[in-house]
Amino acid sequence: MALPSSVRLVEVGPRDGLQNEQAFVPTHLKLAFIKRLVEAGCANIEAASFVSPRWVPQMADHREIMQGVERRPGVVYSALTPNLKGLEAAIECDVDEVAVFGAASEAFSHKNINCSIAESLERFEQVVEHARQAGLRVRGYISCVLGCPYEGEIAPLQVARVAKALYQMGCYEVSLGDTIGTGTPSKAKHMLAAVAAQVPINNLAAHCHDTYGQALANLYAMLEEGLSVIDSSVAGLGGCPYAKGASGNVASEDVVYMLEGLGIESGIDLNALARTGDWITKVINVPNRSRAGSALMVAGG
Ligand SMILES: CC(C)(COP(=O)([O-])OP(=O)([O-])OC[C@H]1O[C@@H](n2cnc3c(N)ncnc32)[C@H](O)[C@@H]1OP(=O)([O-])[O-])[C@@H](O)C(=O)NCCC(=O)NCCSC(=O)C[C@@](C)(O)CC(=O)[O-]
Repeated sequence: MALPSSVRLVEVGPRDGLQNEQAFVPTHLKLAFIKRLVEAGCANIEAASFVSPRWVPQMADHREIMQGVERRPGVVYSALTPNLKGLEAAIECDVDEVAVFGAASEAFSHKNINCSIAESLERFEQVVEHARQAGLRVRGYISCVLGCPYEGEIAPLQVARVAKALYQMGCYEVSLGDTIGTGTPSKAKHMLAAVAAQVPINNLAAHCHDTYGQALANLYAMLEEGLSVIDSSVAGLGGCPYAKGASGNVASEDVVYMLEGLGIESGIDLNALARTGDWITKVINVPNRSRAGSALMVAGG
């Protein structure tokens, strides 16, 4: 299949990128981070997570973030909402879009959201219904689509079953998470084919972590299959608190660099993105895991 002419990037740095940081990142820095991402051209920003602060302390300032973020027309500021409590709080804070997050692995589902896959889907149905009544679009995430830290291999048909359930309940897009980055290109293609047999490919997104250095290769393989929405995190920030050893998301700068080389539009200013990655990693004192971003800064930013 021909590669897409444009790709929509969902920048998950402020949420997935920061959620695992042990030292609390002050709210004003999170807000400045989001502003810089928008100035670099990011039009879909996952800004916060309305989860329990006991489970993910870094996201405890979700209300301050969603209420404090400087809105720019045309930019979608979204948040994770695992249940009705999270959804109601997010609506009060004028969120643009929400996301529910499940898993293709029973063990991961229990560790991450404290319930089985079936229970999570029942819970999400209520969230989706209420969100849609409030006029909000809902995204659905599936973790562990290419491997689980507790169960190992995950069958593509199991991923497809969960994706179909999320799509049928009204999620407009299902994001397929390689949570621990164990996927390889042929596995990614097989998994995507199984899912795309149940959910139109235009309603799917890829969310790759780069733990084994396979993320760009996996994304390229999925672009070849017609996928055109990619989640990424500037500077490769991130990791899931409930997936030990999982490193960051694929770096947004690396994705944009690859897309530019392929002649695929993303609407992002790569140099501005690289400067944002450089800035956030310096202010929170973590390594910049973007190869392209680091190279661009050496070359003069
Ligand atoms: C889902 C729950 C809440 C269930 O947690 P639970 O303990 O089963 O929930 P509960 O209903 O029994 O409530 C327990 C306490 O949490 C509170 N609570 C309950 N809900 C909320 C809420 N929404 N916001 C704030 N507080 C909440 C509730 O009020 C209560 O407080 P208490 O009375 O004990 O003081 C919990 O497991 C949780 O918060 N999990 C979040 C885990 C998480 O955020 N993981 C990271 C995001 S997923 C991810 O990173 C993967 C992804 C998406 O990026 C894709 C990939 O890479 O794979």
